[in-house]
Amino acid sequence: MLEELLAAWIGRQRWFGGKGRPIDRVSIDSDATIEAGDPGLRHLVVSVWQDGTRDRYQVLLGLRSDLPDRLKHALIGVHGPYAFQDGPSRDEWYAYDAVHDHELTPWLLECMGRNCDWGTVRFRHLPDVEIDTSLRSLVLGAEQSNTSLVYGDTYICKLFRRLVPGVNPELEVITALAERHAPHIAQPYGWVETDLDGTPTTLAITQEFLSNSNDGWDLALTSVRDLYAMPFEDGYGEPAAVTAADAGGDFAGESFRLGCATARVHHELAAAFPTDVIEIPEVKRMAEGFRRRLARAVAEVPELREHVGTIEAVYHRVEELTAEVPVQRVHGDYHLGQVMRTNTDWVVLDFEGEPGQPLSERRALSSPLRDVAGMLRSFDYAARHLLADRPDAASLEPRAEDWAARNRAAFLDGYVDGGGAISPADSALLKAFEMAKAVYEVVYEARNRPTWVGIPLAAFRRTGL
Ligand SMILES: Nc1ncnc2c1ncn2[C@@H]1O[C@H](COP(=O)(O)OP(=O)(O)O)[C@@H](O)[C@H]1O
Ligand SMILES: O=P(O)(O)O[C@H]1O[C@H](CO)[C@@H](O[C@H]2O[C@H](CO)[C@@H](O)[C@H](O)[C@H]2O)[C@H](O)[C@H]1O
Repeated sequence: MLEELLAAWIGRQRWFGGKGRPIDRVSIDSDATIEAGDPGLRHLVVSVWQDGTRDRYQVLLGLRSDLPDRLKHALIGVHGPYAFQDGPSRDEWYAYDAVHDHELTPWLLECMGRNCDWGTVRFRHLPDVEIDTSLRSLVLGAEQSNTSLVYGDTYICKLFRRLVPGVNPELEVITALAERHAPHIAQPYGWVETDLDGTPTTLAITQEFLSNSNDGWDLALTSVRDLYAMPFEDGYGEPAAVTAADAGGDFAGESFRLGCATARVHHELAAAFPTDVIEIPEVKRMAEGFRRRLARAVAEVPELREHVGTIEAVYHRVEELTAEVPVQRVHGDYHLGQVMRTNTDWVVLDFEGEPGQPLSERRALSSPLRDVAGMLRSFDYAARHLLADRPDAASLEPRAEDWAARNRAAFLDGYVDGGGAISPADSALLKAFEMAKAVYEVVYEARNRPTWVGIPLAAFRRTGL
């Protein structure tokens, strides 16, 4: 039975979120035929039942009477008799993960281009865009919780694997910004949706693929690497006073431009979506929210406990704020891995908010300082990540400090230059957001990359982060 094949296969997939817990069963919630042929393509929404819990995933199911070698790695299993409506019928089909089949994946573009409805699955394109359906796809190497297909060097189609009911904030934001012809975003082309529990739910988004570009994290690390490679002595055997400004790969110009781009994106978000202000009594209550998250984090990662005093002191200053706080839609999980440097510009990706948070929280209005704080933390990460495992880490510490300080300052200068508002009165809130982000990172690293947990933890040991 197909359900049994899926149950044996899904637990081994990189994007499967319930690893480590046995799968009791898989059931098929919806099954839409997109192409009735050989190869054939079906879209499935499946429920995975584990220990009384249920999670939903989407699967693009390919069916072939004969499976070529290039698709063997994608095999789900041998499917019994199946007859496509108005299509081929066979006693035995090879069922496989169709994202890897470049003969089938053009159907996704084709259907978006034609605004098709197949069963409960709706394919849509944005008004005034032409979709080139002739391009061949490849699955992007860095497959994580989603699967991204790159078509030629033109489109990237991100398929959300684990489904939660609701419109994905990324789709909501980039379509609204594209409508305004906002700069610094990747042009959206189309999307796929269905209804889950009666709620329109995003299944996939297709947008411009930024070819010939690098993400900010890789670029920043190149700069840090260059700084750390500079000799400790000058040509006369004297200690060399190396600063981040001297490094050939100085990043401060890019950090400044990234700050400008960030301010511009915030400006566009404020124009495209409603804005509000948090009045003073509510501002005081923001500290309670920070504290609740801290308490949950300490319960999960006990190493945080020794830093609670430092963190609380920063949160306490939020209670003393005397000005209301403007709020708007923000990125929500802003860091160097979410920005790409193209030949001409910085582009911001992934307006999805923090993974793992409920949709309502990811869409909630917040202070743009939260994004600013996220990026400031990222400069700290970039500087410190390369210190791990180095025997000379202690002697490089001043360079790390200097690199982070230089790029953080350049980013802030760029943000203000680009029209972003940061007043001296904002410093307490900015620090609190930085603390809150570092607390989030400790939990994120403890769960996902335990060897990295020292990076955010070290932030609490330095005064003022
Ligand atoms: N529009 C795009 N153009 C080029 N590369 C992209 C684009 N969108 C994403 N990527 C690449 O895919 C990586 C992961 O994308 P992302 O959407 O941020 O996935 P995740 O949500 O899993 O972090 C990015 O770091 C980037 O390298
Ligand atoms: O990109 P995602 O939406 O999946 O964000 C999550 O993963 C990020 C790591 O990939 C994590 O970011 C943290 O590590 C980055 C370096 O890998 C660093 O640049 C960020 O500053 C740091 O927060 C992010 O927090 C998490 O939500």
